[in-house]
Amino acid sequence: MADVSVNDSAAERVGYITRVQSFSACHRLHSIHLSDEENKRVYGKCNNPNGHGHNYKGLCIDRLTGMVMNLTDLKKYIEDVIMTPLDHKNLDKDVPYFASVVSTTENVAVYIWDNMVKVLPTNLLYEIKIHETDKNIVVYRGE
Ligand SMILES: Nc1nc2c(c(=O)[nH]1)N=C([C@H](O)[C@H](O)COP(=O)(O)OP(=O)(O)OP(=O)(O)O)CN2
Ligand SMILES: [Zn+2]
Repeated sequence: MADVSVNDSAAERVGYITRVQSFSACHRLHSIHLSDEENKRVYGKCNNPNGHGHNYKGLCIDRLTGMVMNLTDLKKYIEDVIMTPLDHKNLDKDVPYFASVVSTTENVAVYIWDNMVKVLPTNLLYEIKIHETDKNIVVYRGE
């Protein structure tokens, strides 16, 4: 019988799985810690009082260390963490977290990271990547 060395063991390998999830939301870049003039200067057109919308594309990337994460389970977690609270919402008005935190894509990534780590098995989440537009892409790795 062939000897299976430790290096051939699946437990020694590290891979990554990605699940892509699109969601639509509107927002306005506006900090409650700045004056109206400062907000206008810092955020420019994105400070428009009536806001603007995006079709965000979120990528949830999990680190696999020999343990199989069922993508169907990941889909359910993403539904709970991204789709239910964020999809077709006004981020600033519908999501309590963004009442005091400016809804930049960086902060949306932090929000998703913080809530995904609560539901995923320990140390599995590697990266949250969000395409706000085709050109604006944010990566957050929990640091
Ligand atoms: N650091 C950040 N800067 C900006 C953010 C952000 O989340 N983090 N967000 C915005 C706006 O929300 C805005 O909608 C993006 O605007 P813009 O760059 O103009 O979008 P496009 O990619 O569509 O731009 P074009 O180059 O005109 O195609 C701004 N800054
Ligand atoms: Zn925007």
